[in-house]
Amino acid sequence: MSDGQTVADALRAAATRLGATSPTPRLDAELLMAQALGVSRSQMLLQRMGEGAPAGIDDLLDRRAAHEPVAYILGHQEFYGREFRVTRDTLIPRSDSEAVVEAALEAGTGPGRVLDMGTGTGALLLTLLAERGGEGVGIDRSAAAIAVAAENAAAIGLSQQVRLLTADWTMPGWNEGLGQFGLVLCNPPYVEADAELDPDVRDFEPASALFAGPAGLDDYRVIIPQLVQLLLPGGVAVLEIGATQDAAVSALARESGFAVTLRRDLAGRPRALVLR
Ligand SMILES: C[S@@+](CC[C@H](N)C(=O)[O-])C[C@H]1O[C@@H](n2cnc3c(N)ncnc32)[C@H](O)[C@@H]1O
Repeated sequence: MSDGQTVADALRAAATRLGATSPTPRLDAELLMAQALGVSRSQMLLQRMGEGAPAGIDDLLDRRAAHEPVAYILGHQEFYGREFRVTRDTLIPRSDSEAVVEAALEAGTGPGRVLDMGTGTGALLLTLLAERGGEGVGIDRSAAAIAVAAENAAAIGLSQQVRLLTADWTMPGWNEGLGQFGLVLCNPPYVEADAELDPDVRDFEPASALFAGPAGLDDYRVIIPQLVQLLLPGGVAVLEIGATQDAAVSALARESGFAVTLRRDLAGRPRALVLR
């Protein structure tokens, strides 16, 4: 605790410090300060401003200044209005991916089971089931990610509605015994192998959740032909895509016999494809 310093002073100093590495220094400083105080951000802003900087804040700021994402420091990230536990084994759910959930909710495939391929924290599957009911299966090749998804399912009260399995869609027979689904969601790795990423992403998020060959299309090439057998007649798949991948992924989907609709995110960028 710094002598004579209020939380407001400490916040200003922290935001200045993070200005060099973070695009959102004030927000990051508030979240980390609240974590160090053991209160919510709004409680801190309303009630704790007279206190000094809390013990432990310097360690948290050091981590953020070294580009570690706030979500990994806090251990959670909000997605579609719910908190999801995240670890270095899981991609941090992005607000961009809410377009996948929106598209799936609008697709209206009824109560048929849902499959989420590459579930990570379970954010897409668990949000969809929390919003519309039903049951689902989430798979990921990372057993550590599946363990995090199971924690999230329990926290949201959906453990009985989901099966979470370690499986790799590049392995023959990975879906044996899983049956068919009314809806398949997938936010696969889609970053080009030589893409220049922000250090927050490049140095901290799992490479296996990001990269998919020279054009970022390797996983779509494997997944899309499999959808033909994974979907029930009349079923729908919603795939997240990179902002420049609309034409290439749509072409792959048409080759497999699907009709394709593009979904844009709130900023107007291509973000998801709906395959029927
Ligand atoms: C882009 S992340 C998406 C995570 C989560 N669905 C989300 O939207 O936040 C891709 C996920 O696919 C998983 N994955 C990558 N290759 C896979 C494969 N061959 N089989 C199964 N899962 C895979 C990664 O471990 C990672 O969790």
